[in-house]
Amino acid sequence: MTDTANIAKGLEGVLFTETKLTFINGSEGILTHLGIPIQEWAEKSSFEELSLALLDGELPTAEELAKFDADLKANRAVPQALLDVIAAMPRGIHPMQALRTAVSYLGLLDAQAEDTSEEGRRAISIRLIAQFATIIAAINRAQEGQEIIAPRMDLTHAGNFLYMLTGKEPTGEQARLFDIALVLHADHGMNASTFTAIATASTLSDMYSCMTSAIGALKGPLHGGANEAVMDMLDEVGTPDQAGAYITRKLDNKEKIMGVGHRVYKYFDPRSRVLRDYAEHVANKEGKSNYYQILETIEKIVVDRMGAKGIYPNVDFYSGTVYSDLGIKKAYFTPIFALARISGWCASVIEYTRDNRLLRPDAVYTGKVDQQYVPLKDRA
Ligand SMILES: CC(=O)SCCNC(=O)CCNC(=O)[C@H](O)C(C)(C)COP(=O)(O)OP(=O)(O)OC[C@H]1O[C@@H](n2cnc3c(N)ncnc32)[C@H](O)[C@@H]1OP(=O)(O)O
Ligand SMILES: O=C([O-])CC(=O)C(=O)O
Repeated sequence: MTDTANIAKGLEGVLFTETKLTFINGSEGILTHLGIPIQEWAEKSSFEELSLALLDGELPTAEELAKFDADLKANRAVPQALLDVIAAMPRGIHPMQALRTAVSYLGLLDAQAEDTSEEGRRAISIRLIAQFATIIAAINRAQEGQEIIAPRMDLTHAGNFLYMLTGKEPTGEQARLFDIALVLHADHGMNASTFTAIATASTLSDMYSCMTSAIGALKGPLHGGANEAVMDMLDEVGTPDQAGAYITRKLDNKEKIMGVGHRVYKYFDPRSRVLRDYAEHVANKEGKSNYYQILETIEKIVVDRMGAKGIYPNVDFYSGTVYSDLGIKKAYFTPIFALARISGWCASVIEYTRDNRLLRPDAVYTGKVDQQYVPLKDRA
């Protein structure tokens, strides 16, 4: 007899570890890191500071932050051998495929890659946080047939990334807006990609294997890939006057709307509120873009019709319009998610492996029993 009644499909609500990093209250739309609300991190902090706070589990002193910032800068450049691989990648691939391969290859070039001590994992984390920016920008340049741009040491992590991506130094406002987007995406509890990183780490595998696994998990449209899928949806809608009919038709047909719904949030994802405010700020300053107007209409209809079911905009709903206003192409939205989430992945792996236990859930067997092996020649 098999008992399928107790299966937690999708591991929903299953508790498998403790964490001191991130807390989420899904019914009220609350998110905190180290007990501090995400809105405060976004308003008062920086990606560099949040990354260090996550790695160390506490707010850094000014001296610790200055050292971390200097370490990140010192690690911005990647080996030429990796840039050669990026330049030789086939054109037209998705940048998430390229990122997955590049991070795996970077592991081959790191003599300390197999160091799974806590100090080793932390040192690799600093390199990875710094180098994800250089790698993603290099992929973009190579795929566009443009020269790869070397990092600058006088810019923030966010500002330097935009510079390496576009070749132009961003304005202070652009760099700060992008920094806020990175802060908002840096960590989010036991989401699918962090869980994947931890599952790999739980076998005592190395950081590059953990991060390569996590990139693969983030890529899918039910997770990090949704920000690009939202943009596909906006392009499909076309003009704001089409938005109402488009979304009503989708909901009537019980089709999924990208960028809404969440496993944990049954109310507004607080990150989507911060991003909406920035998207609105840009819209008011520079005139409402089609994208922003379409999202406004979709949000209203989804909340009216699906709010009672707990379906609200998630972080991926507005992020793409913000990136698009910064001149970034939609294929790079999910790599940008990875650029931010690398901090949460690394911090979570370090936290979990301090008291490691192999992750190995179970399944209820519902297949045949008492069968005999039939030789190939006797099979129908
Ligand atoms: C950074 C992130 O990863 S945030 C999430 C990004 N992903 C997306 O935006 C993709 C769109 N959203 C989804 O696919 C889902 O909401 C998920 C995968 C994120 C979470 O889904 P789950 O927790 O597994 O919820 P589940 O799929 O069981 O849905 C529950 C109900 O809500 C409905 N629902 C959930 N999401 C949506 C949606 N996006 N559009 C329409 N209906 C939805 C389901 O159809 C289901 O309805 P039913 O009870 O009538 O069958
Ligand atoms: O927590 C989740 O399941 C998905 C999410 O919002 C994130 O990873 O940022």
